[in-house]
Amino acid sequence: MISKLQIEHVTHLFPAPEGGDLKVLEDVSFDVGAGEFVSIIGASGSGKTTILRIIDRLITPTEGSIRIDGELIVRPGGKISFVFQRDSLWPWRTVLGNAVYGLEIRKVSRPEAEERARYFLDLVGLGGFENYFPHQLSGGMRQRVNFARALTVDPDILLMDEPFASLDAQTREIMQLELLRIWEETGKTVLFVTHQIDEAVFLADRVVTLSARPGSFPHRLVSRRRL
Ligand SMILES: Nc1ncnc2c1ncn2[C@@H]1O[C@H](COP(=O)(O)OP(=O)(O)OP(=O)(O)O)[C@@H](O)[C@H]1O
Repeated sequence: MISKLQIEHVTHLFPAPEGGDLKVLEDVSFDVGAGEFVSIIGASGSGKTTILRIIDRLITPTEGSIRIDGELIVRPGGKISFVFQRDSLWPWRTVLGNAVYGLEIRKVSRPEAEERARYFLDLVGLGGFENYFPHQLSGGMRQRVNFARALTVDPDILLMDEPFASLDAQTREIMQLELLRIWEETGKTVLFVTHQIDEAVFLADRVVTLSARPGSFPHRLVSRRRL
């Protein structure tokens, strides 16, 4: 397996409100192969979101390092897109306006940005909804826009933090299947955080379990999905 992403001996402490430090992660190391779909499961508070934020360099770890394609990552952006637990769309922008955002900040010309955004909106099943505003969409549709926005910048790695947690069971199932279809079509490397073991096992090539805080990886539950 060629490593796309390497998490090496990551330990993280946050300052605790009552003083001192809270150790959230302890010596976490794992690799994710190119094109692999890996799920992370773990109890609430075990540091799942923190590890994604460290990988995206929204947080600098107290110790340890992150490599992509063997290169040390020291600042955010570049090859990674983050899909958050709750949709983070701007209410005053249309679906298309939201989907082009990542390209806008990368200074891609408007016509090219719109063309790419339309392509990914189609891919997530939202062709025809470009001019809708977020409040005119269902929760599942808003998460699709979120997902399209993450894909438009053509990331190598998608970090997904419980992206379907707020959806009802039926929409969640549909979105899981859509995610697998899109993953198979695009070949992205996916790191997917969830509370739910069944979701993790269904989606992923491999599932890693994070122990209760401080999160570490004592067990490695391996699931070989591919139905
Ligand atoms: N900015 C911060 N400052 C201080 N403590 C923080 C900060 N962010 C997270 N924490 C603490 O770190 C621990 C892990 O948080 P994190 O959000 O990574 O957990 P999680 O496994 O994603 O939880 P959940 O499944 O509930 O979303 C928690 O105890 C939380 O209170």
